[in-house]
Amino acid sequence: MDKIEHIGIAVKDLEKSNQLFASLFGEKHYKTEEVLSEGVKTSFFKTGPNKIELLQATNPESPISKFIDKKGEGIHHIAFAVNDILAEIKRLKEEGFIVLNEIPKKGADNKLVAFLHPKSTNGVLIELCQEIN
Ligand SMILES: CC[C@@H](C(=O)O)C(=O)SCCNC(=O)CCNC(=O)[C@H](O)C(C)(C)COP(=O)(O)OP(=O)(O)OC[C@H]1O[C@@H](n2cnc3c(N)ncnc32)[C@H](O)[C@@H]1OP(=O)(O)O
Ligand SMILES: [Co+2]
Repeated sequence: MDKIEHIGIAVKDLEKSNQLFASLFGEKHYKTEEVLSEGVKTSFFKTGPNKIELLQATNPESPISKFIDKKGEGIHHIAFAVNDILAEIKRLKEEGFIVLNEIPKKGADNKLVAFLHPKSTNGVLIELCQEIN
């Protein structure tokens, strides 16, 4: 597993949060993208070498809706860059982690993604991200 690729933050209102985080970072988001399979609209910010992903739910079944209903807005997941997502999934399964999708799916920002259940990672939802060439 490589560097932190992004930190995902669940928000109720993407437009308002875009303004809030632009004030915080002193720079606007550089892209927005809807990911239908996850029921989310996202926006991305750069802060130095780091990347922050804001996520707003687009339907009540979205993981972001459920998360906000239970825990409120806030840090939703930490994503790590990997070179070979299939090899990482295999390794992590063998280590006993619960992989939520063994077949990587298309995420935002040109990535293949897979998730580890927070039950198996001390309550933190982990995303693996492989750049699509
Ligand atoms: C934009 C695409 C992509 C990218 O490219 O970056 C993304 O980031 S998409 C992000 C949204 N997608 C996902 O989160 C997919 C993976 N998540 C899931 O499959 C589910 O959310 C889940 C983790 C399996 C939970 O789903 P479910 O069991 O249906 O929800 P519950 O509400 O019943 O929660 C069960 C249990 O888990 C706790 N939980 C849920 N989400 C989180 C979280 N993000 N961090 C920590 N804990 C979480 C929840 O509180 C429940 O705990 P208990 O109440 O103690 O049982
Ligand atoms: Co993410």
